[in-house]
Amino acid sequence: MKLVEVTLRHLQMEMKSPFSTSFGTFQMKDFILLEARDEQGTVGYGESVAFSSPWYNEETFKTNWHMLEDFLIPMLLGKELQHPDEVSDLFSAIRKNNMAKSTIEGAVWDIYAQQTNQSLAHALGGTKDQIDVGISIGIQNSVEELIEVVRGYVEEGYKRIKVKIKPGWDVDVMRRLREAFPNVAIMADANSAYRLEDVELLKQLDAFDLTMIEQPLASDDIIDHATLQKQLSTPICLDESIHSLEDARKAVELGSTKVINIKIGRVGGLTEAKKIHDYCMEKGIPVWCGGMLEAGIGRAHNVALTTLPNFILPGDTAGSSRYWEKDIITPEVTVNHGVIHVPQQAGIGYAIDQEAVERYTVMKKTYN
Ligand SMILES: O=C(O)CCC(=O)C1=CC=C[C@@H](O)[C@@H]1C(=O)O
Ligand SMILES: [Mg+2]
Repeated sequence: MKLVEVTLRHLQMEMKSPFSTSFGTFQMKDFILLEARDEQGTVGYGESVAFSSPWYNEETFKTNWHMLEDFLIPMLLGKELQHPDEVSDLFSAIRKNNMAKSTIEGAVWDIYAQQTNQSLAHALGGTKDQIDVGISIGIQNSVEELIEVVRGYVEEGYKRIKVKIKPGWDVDVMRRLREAFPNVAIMADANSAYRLEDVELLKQLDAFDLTMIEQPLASDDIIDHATLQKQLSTPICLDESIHSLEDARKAVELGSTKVINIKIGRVGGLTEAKKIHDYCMEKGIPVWCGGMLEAGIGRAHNVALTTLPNFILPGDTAGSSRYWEKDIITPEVTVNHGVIHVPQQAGIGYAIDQEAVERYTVMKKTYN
C-alpha cells in the first residue's frame, strides 16, 4: 500500500439542533474530510474530529489542516506500507496532534481493509455484527425540556442516556431525571467542570445509581481523579485525560478510572485505540466508544471500532439523522431500538455521498 494522492476538504455542516456542554454551545461543524488514494487506485476516507476552537483539547480545524499539509501527508505520500499499524509508528516522531494523525491513519485503515477484502470491523479484530448504542444529550434550557428529550430517546430504544452536568446543573437535575426514569441506564459527563473541592457535591450523585461520571475533574489529570474515585461509589470514566495507551495504563494503575471512553481522534487513531481496548480488556476495565459529533465517515469508523469485544458499554454513536439533515455517507448510520447493524462489506461499509460532500465543501486541496 502506497498513498499517491491525498485530498483535504473543508466541509461545513449545520447540526439539526445546537449541542450545549459545560464549555459552550455548538451548532456549525467545520471539519476536514480526507480522501486518500493508493497506487492501485483504492480510495480511503478519514474525518478530523477537531473543532473550530480549542475547547475540548488543544487541536482545531486549522491546526489539523496545518499538520496534515506540512507534516503528516508529506511523511506518508509515496511511503510503502505493509500494515496501517506502521502509520502511528511513523508519526511517533511528531508530538501530540492526535486528531490530525488520526484523520489520515483512518483513511489508511480504510484502504487496507478494502485491499484485504474485509470490513474495517474485521480488520480491527471486531467480533460483533451488531452493536448496542446510547445517546449523548447536551444541556437543555430546563429540566422539563431535558426530561422530554430523554423520554423521546428512551422510547426510540437507545441503550444508555448520557447527560451533561456542570455546577448549578447537576444534583437536582440528576435526581429529577432518575425519578422520571427509574430503570434507564443514565450517565453524566462533566467535561472537567468540577474540582476536588467539589467532592461533597459529587458524592450526592452516588444516590442516583448512575453507570458512571465522565471526566469530572481537569482534562489533564489522573492524580485527583484517583483521590476522588476512592470517595465515590459511582465509577469514574475518563475521556479527555486519556491520550494514549500509556495514559490508560497509568490511570488504571492509579485507580483513577473504572471505565474508559475511547475516542479514535483523541488517542491518535485506530491502532492506538485498539491497543487501549486490548489493555483494558486484560485489566477488566470496560470501554465504550465516545462521540465527537462526527459526520458519516467518523461515525462509520466508530461503528467498526465498537465491534471489538471489550466495548461492552453502549457508546455515543447515535444515528446520522440525530445530527444531520443529510449525512455525507450512503446509507446513513441508522439505529433501530438502540442497535446498529454493522456493515460487512470491505472497508468502512458505507459509500461516500459525493453530491452531499460537494454541497458541504467550502474548499479543497489535493497533494500528490
Ligand atoms: O457525538 C456525540 O453525540 C457525543 C458528543 C459528546 O458527548 C461530546 C463531544 C465532544 C465533547 C464533549 O462535549 C462530549 C464528550 O466529552 O464526550
Ligand atoms: Mg466526554
